Amino acid sequence: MLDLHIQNETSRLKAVVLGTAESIGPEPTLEEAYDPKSKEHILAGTYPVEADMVKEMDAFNKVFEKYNVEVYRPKLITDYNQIFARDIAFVIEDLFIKANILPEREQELDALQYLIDQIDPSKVITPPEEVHIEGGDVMPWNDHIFIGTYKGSDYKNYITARTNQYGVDFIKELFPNKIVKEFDLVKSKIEPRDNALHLDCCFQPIGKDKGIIHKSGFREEGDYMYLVDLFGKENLFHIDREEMYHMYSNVFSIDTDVVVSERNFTRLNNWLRDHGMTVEEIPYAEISKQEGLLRCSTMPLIRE
Ligand SMILES: NC(=O)NCCC[C@H](N)C(=O)O
Repeated sequence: MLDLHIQNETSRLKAVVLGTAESIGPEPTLEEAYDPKSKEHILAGTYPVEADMVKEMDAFNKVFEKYNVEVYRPKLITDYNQIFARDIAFVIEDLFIKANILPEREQELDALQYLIDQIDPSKVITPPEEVHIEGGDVMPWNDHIFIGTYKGSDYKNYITARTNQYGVDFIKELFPNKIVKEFDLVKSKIEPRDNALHLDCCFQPIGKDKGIIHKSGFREEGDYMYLVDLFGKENLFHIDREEMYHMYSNVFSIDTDVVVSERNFTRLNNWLRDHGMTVEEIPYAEISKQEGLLRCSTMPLIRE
């Protein structure tokens, strides 16, 4: 039996699912792509190739090996994108909660059935159909659970809006003792610089009391201010529009003082080191072209 345990985003990681770029299949057409950054690269002729992305994920895996983290990989589905393990399910406390993901990505969860079979079935939760929720929008943070959503009445027109109010309410009911705080995120189907695809594309906690944040990722200033009040302005590393586009907020914590980051994120990596953290720098710029980065590629199962 696999005993899951996740209370927050940064405690020492023991076991994780890491997605895979193997057998990713042919480059999607513009119509098949489901995020604006992938579309941008398809149009520019710079969409990433499998071999480069496999290398980047191998580098990530090596960091996990270095820190003795147990790594699970999805079973390969032929010609299918399985990089972003984060979104297909998520763990809070000892529960494995299946996401209700974009139909285009539905098969990704089948590849983890071998892992789900190792979890006590009473701990595996399947939300009802009206619930839309993806793991990139969900962040347990001790007494809080942060959730990214989109509250616009045009929700159904946005393929980039992945978590709805039913999703937020579902988590509130499942965890009545937690403070569930939802954040209304900016969405664009055509401009990745104005699209917070998931909460982890514009915010993520780091260390014990810090965070990375892009103010304009939030539709409501009050939501941004909630985080400023909770963390303290001096503890938040503010990123600009271009840095959000490069996905600076999507690094990944192995511990409160160990962060895996992209090697070109110089301004962020220096700030992390200045705050006493070890930064494991790896190349991840090719995967970034699909509007996801390090946090998006992982699904933590056990943290201390
Ligand atoms: N948590 C995340 O932000 N995941 C990235 C998912 C990117 C993928 N291209 C998608 O649109 O679903």
